[in-house]
Amino acid sequence: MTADVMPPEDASRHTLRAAVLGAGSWGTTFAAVMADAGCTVTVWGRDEKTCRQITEDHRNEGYLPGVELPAGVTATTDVRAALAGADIVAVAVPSQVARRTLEPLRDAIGPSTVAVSLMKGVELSTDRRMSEVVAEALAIPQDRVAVVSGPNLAREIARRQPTATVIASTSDATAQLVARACASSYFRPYTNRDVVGVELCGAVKNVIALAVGISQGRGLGYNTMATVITRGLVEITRLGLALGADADTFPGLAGMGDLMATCASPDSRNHTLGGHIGRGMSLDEAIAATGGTAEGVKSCRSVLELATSLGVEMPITHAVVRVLHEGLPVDQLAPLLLARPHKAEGA
Ligand SMILES: NC(=O)C1=CN([C@@H]2O[C@H](COP(=O)(O)OP(=O)(O)OC[C@H]3O[C@@H](n4cnc5c(N)ncnc54)[C@H](OP(=O)(O)O)[C@@H]3O)[C@@H](O)[C@H]2O)C=CC1
Ligand SMILES: O=C(CO)COP(=O)(O)O
Repeated sequence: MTADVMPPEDASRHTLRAAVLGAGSWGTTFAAVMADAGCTVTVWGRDEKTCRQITEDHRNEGYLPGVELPAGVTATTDVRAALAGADIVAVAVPSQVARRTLEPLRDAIGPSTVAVSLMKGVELSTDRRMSEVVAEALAIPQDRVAVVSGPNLAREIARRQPTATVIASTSDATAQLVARACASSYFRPYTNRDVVGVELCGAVKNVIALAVGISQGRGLGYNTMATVITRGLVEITRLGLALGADADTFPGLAGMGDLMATCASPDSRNHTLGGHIGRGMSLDEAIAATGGTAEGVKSCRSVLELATSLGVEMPITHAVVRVLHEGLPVDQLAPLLLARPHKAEGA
């Protein structure tokens, strides 16, 4: 297979050191993005063979087949070695294991190290957003945490296809540091102070992508897809506003942008997994057939719980929970959504 070469760009622009926790598709890709932006990057992974392949062969064939990584990316199974001297630590493990991955590392984080959540989920049992989990687990203030979210399918970015993203933080300085660490000719960050909105968009679009996948797996067409995406954005917005998010976030890159990418791309694990369910697989079969982390499978329950606690109606999310976790036959999903009482579009 021919490798897609990712040569370093202007490595002289700054000398930031970054660690990435998680050697999966997004962790490895974001490490490559930061290396291309001039950072020295060490990835932590739990698999020795993957780490050796990243460091010695500049590849991660298990997660990014055919991609050549920049020489500025190395990997180790020694998490403390990865974190040593890091200005930035980016976290790209599945959301549900983030807390237990980070808690033992409190004393390994420097006093001014900035933590970046690359994750798009909501923690089960606490209903916390990932930036909250990261800050709590590492015992650092929110102003040292940033979130990266947008239309950012790893496999496209690993091939240096252009895209933009949103870096959200309550601190402008933190957001700007992270933006500097990842800006390159193919990756354009925009900063945003609306952490709540940016994170919710990233987590809930996975649930909507599951619904789109299910409908496509049932053989339904573009009208259905557009309806689910559009009404999906309405329910994301409703929940976000109830949590104090900024209305401008939802039509932006982290909102509509990511929703479109995930609901349209065959590379999306959430979309793909939904397709398997729509075609009749059980949840376990669909998880195995998809591979990788499809965050919406678990986060749909925490999102629904959050919405219920706030009195926010999220019919698509509710229907996905019922199909995935409560045994609702998949062919009942559309009738369930369509039979709801009439309402005005803006209501
Ligand atoms: N892929 C993408 O396009 C994007 C993903 N994201 C988000 O990034 C996050 C990570 O996703 P992604 O990289 O795609 O996932 P992958 O499934 O590709 O990789 C997951 C990584 O986490 C590790 N991991 C799995 N379970 C555990 C565990 N129990 N403890 C510690 N490490 C574990 C895996 O290690 P091992 O290989 O040893 O199993 C692997 O390195 C998710 O929240 C996702 O929503 C956000 C934007 C884009
Ligand atoms: O978040 C993503 C793109 O921005 C990746 O989507 P999946 O997790 O569904 O692959």
